[in-house]
Amino acid sequence: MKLQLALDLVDIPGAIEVIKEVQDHIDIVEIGTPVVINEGLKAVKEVKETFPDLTVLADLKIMDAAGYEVSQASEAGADIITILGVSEDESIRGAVEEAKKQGKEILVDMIAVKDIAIRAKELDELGVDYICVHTGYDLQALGKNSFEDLATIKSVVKNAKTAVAGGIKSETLAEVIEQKPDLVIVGGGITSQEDKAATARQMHELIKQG
Ligand SMILES: O=C(CO)[C@H](O)[C@H](O)COP(=O)(O)O
Repeated sequence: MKLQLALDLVDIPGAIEVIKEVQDHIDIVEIGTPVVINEGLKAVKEVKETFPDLTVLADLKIMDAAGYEVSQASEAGADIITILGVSEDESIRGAVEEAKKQGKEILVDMIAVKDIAIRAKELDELGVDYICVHTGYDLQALGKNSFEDLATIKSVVKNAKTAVAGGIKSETLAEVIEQKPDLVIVGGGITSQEDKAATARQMHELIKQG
């Protein structure tokens, strides 16, 4: 089980500053969608150049022109690139094909997918690397989480790694770990803390033990 830190509400210098604090306690750093929208793939490039040994995920949430988008993110230095599970199968195939060519991985974000079980099974057969259940900020605000959806994908996915994201905090981490996803994604649960390094270290320890 691995820990991914999601950076959403920072600019490039802000991202670099946070990563410096927590780099010893995370496995993957995510350049979040708002950062990519605000700063472009330059954010991915600068983070990868500054931390060449860290696995960098570009949360592009691709929906179309997937092969092209994956090639651009790969060129910028991303190791893992995200696509939306609601995308056409043709887009998923394009993303997987290009990622394989570049030696990168594809994480599918299941946000807004209505039938998680059916779509997860289809995506697994399309050869994606990770399938991630995700409660985005707009549904987190209504008190929702993805813990049941994680159980659903764990029961149908045979090949891909499983991941979970959306509002995970120190208090809810044990519940997540119990289900043994391959990847736990935490944003605000670390970045909103005064002592980010200590929080990341504690979470990482529990995840490594889990
Ligand atoms: O992809 C995202 C929002 O669309 C976030 O990166 C993801 O939800 C993790 O952040 P948090 O733990 O703060 O919810």
